[in-house]
Amino acid sequence: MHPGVNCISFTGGDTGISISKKAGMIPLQMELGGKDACIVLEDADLDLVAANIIKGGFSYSGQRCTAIKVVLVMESVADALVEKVKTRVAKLRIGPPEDDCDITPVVTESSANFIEGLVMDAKDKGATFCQQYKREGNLIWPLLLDNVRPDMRIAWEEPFGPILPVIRINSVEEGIHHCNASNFGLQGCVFTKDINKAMLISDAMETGTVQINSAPARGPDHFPFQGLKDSGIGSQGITNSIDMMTKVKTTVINLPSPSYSMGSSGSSIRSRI
Ligand SMILES: NC(=O)C1=CN([C@@H]2O[C@H](COP(=O)(O)OP(=O)(O)OC[C@H]3O[C@@H](n4cnc5c(N)ncnc54)[C@H](OP(=O)(O)O)[C@@H]3O)[C@@H](O)[C@H]2O)C=CC1
Ligand SMILES: O=C(O)[C@H](O)COP(=O)(O)O
Repeated sequence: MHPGVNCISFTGGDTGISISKKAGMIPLQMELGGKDACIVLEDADLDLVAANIIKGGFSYSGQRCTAIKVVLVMESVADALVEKVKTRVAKLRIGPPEDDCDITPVVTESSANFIEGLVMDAKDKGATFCQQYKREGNLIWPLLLDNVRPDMRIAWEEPFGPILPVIRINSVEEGIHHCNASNFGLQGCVFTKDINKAMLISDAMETGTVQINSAPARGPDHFPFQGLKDSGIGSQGITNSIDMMTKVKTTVINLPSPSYSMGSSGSSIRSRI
């Protein structure tokens, strides 16, 4: 580490983990990857959920740390939700950013190849393709994968592209368990009309932030923004970032006569001596 470096604030993926391993005693602020879960309960407003899945899962072609990266939906409402999302996916415009399209090429060819690897793994293991998989160069068509199971890579890995897995759950506990079994812990969201249940689920989710009835998002800059586990170290936000980049220094002036820092015990120690 260069001796001039006295603090590192980094945003990115695995690079951040390798930097943190080399950083030694340098203070760190790491905002890294995510596998943000969207937990959907039976009483959720499914139109609201579908709209948020499109916004949360497919905006910037899924290339946001805070994108929804796995949907955990109660089996009893899964068919209805998947149909609603499918209808909205069909309306997304796919093409170059110059044409103001919704889904545009992902950032690099290696990223597109990585995403394709996740899709092929899901195909081999029996996921249901809600759309036909299509790719031209780095442009990947939006794809919803239903009936994803925990043995598929897409259940755990971050595609950083327009591919969204749906895992059907039979209990809220199953959803929380999947969320917490992830290496990541950036954000998550829960959809339900029961605010008490939502708060309990939020408390149980091991993520830096939980959005209730909306897609994950960083939020305004004065909000704290942090990830747990492999998603980060520390917290961003105006005051948090200033604090992180500030060193605390204490100077104590000791007066010739007994002072507070020596405490009343100071004089009693002397008198005992
Ligand atoms: N939590 C958060 O706030 C956010 C996290 N992310 C996460 O970022 C990832 C995607 O971004 P991606 O660009 O692929 O991430 P990377 O970790 O691959 O790269 C991030 C940045 O690090 C730079 N970099 C690469 N190697 C080194 C190195 N050895 N030393 C110093 N800098 C280096 C890269 O520069 P160069 O391009 O020149 O190689 C790039 O600018 C995803 O995991 C995503 O979730 C994304 C947005 C926000
Ligand atoms: O830019 C960032 O730091 C992250 O991608 C989160 O931002 P967003 O949730 O506003 O997209």
